[in-house]
Amino acid sequence: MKDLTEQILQDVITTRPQESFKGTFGKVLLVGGNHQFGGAIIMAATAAVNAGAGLVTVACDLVNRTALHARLPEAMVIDFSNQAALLEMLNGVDTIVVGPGLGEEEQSLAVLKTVFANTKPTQTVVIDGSAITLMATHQLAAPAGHLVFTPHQMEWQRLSGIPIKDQAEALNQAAQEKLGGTVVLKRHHTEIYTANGTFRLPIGSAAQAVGGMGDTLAGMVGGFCAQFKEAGNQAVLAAVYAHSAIADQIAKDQYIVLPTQIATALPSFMKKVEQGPATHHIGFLGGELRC
Ligand SMILES: NC(=O)C1=CN([C@@H]2O[C@H](COP(=O)(O)OP(=O)(O)OC[C@H]3O[C@@H](n4cnc5c(N)ncnc54)[C@H](O)[C@@H]3O)[C@@H](O)[C@H]2O)[C@@H](O)CC1
Ligand SMILES: Nc1ncnc2c1ncn2[C@@H]1O[C@H](COP(=O)(O)OP(=O)(O)O)[C@@H](O)[C@H]1O
Ligand SMILES: [Mg+2]
Repeated sequence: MKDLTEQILQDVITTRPQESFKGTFGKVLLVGGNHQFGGAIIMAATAAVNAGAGLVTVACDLVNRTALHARLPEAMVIDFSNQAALLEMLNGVDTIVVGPGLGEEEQSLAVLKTVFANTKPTQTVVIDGSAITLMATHQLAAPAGHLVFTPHQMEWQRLSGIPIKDQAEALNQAAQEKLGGTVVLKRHHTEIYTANGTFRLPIGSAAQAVGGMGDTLAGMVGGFCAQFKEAGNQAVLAAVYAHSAIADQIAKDQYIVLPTQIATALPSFMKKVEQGPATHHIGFLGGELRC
């Protein structure tokens, strides 16, 4: 298992081409946020927008629409129960993030089945939270696409069948190969299982043990995959690294880190990475972040 380093940020977060428009940086659809867990999809969508996705749409329970728009007017909203609208959106985006706050009710399952039946091999599909649990409980086949699973240890136990205490590298790697996607196994020192090797996140802390931290990561992964398409899996690794690098910086002054603070800090963090090794030298991870 190889430790990730700051270098992954430099490799992935490059200067934007000036000859561009919002479409250049990817369209993301986030599906989740039932009547109970609206906050989860709001956090994920905020992270996707702040990570630089060109155009972001949320498919959720419409009870969350006003709250979402009040927090994030950059995002568009559709009703996740409106089959026609959901199909149209699924057809038109580059990246789909499904699961944050989706819930495990009948309606949640119906929405997930629609998503899984209508993704395309060219799309990136980030499968998080309730979507992983539903997939495991209802034995749903994986959808088409470049798949990125982002389970915490219990979700990974449900999906892979490997009890938390037995989640070691060899077993996890075998389960990842069977699943066929990238697996971001979230824990203290998150592990990322890919077709091209296994990586360990050497940073991050218990200050991140706050509800919504994983929802924020899922949105960041979606945003990075949409924007840095050519980077492929490297974009996933960079999102995982940036998420905890920002958290570590905030945790210097705070006992806990709010997930929303990570999203707020993202644009200035990414600018510092873009400015490169000079800033890097004096420690861009130690510099000031706006959050
Ligand atoms: N503000 C919101 O709307 C929030 C909504 N959330 C959503 O709530 C849904 C359920 O997700 P949860 O993860 O809360 O519930 P889950 O039931 O999927 O997982 C929590 C259970 O797993 C156990 N567990 C064992 N190891 C764990 C680990 N390393 N990390 C986390 N749990 C571990 C816990 O003890 C607990 O029993 C998801 O859709 C999620 O996106 C949560 O993200 C919390 C915040
Ligand atoms: N003790 C810890 N050390 C480092 N990272 C942690 C710790 N606790 C939680 N995290 C991180 O916080 C996130 C939690 O994800 P998840 O459980 O899915 O949260 P939620 O579903 O509430 O948004 C993961 O990225 C995980 O690595
Ligand atoms: Mg989660």
